[in-house]
Amino acid sequence: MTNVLLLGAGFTADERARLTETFDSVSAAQAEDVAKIDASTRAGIKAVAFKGHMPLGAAIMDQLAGLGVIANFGVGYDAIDVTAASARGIKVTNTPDVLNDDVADLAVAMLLAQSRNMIVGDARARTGLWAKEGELPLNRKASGSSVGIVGLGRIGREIADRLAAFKMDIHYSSRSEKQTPGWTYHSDVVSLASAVDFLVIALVGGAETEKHVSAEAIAALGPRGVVVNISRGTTVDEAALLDALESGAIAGAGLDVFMNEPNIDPRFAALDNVVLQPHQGSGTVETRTAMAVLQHDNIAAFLAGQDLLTPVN
Ligand SMILES: O=CC(=O)O
Repeated sequence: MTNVLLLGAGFTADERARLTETFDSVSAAQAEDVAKIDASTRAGIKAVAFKGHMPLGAAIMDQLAGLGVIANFGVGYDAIDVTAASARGIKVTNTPDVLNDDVADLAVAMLLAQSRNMIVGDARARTGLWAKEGELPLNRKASGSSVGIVGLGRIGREIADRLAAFKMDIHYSSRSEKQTPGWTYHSDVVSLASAVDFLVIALVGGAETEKHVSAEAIAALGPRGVVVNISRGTTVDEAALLDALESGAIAGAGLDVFMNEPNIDPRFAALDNVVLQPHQGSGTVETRTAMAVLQHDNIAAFLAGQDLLTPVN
């Protein structure tokens, strides 16, 4: 009997096959497609394999009377209304840890690309501008500078460890001070931003962290400042960030996440002081495979009545 719903348009063929080869499943690309599944099939669904960032709230849960688990593909589960799930006795799982290295790698890559002006440099080498205009204007030294990590969770920690190897002076803000000798704790993000040149955002998403990196924090970063965001577009005041990038109030940004993905604000494309990525922090073959396995295994554990591997609630 069909008992798993694949919800979301973004599953790759391999990810889909991993689920459909084990489970008797049905698919819905969009939220509104759930209602189109016939009622008796819907009543049998015990698990949702979810991939994407569409809101998954009470309205969908209430169409699936037998639902017991939502297994999210991704560490961030801000799209899922966990409170509504808990109130209905529905478990939520995510895919933590397996993606920490890749997301941290991309944060460092964007920081370096931005400080060394690599996007503009690439265009100069590629287009013949090098022969016409000569060398690139001198750019910024990254090694040995100061960095502020906003959110020293699992991913923030990986980023800080990498940047420490670049001889950077590590500052961070977090809910609480950590045991990290030599690193400087700031209890608020404005103080953190005013102490550093690079500000790397590694927060969880959701209402609690909305616009945590405020207009005031961006202003405090100053004209040498670079923002790197690999968390969620919601964690930064995006309008204030765009204003600061356009006016030169900060030097630049490296961004993997935005408001309104994938239709991002066109003002970003007009800037030459940013490196932009299409939310691909965990997007390697190795890590996406590990995430797919973890999502699959959480569902298998639930259906077998075993403990979930990576529960959220
Ligand atoms: O954004 C990606 C994730 O939350 O895993």
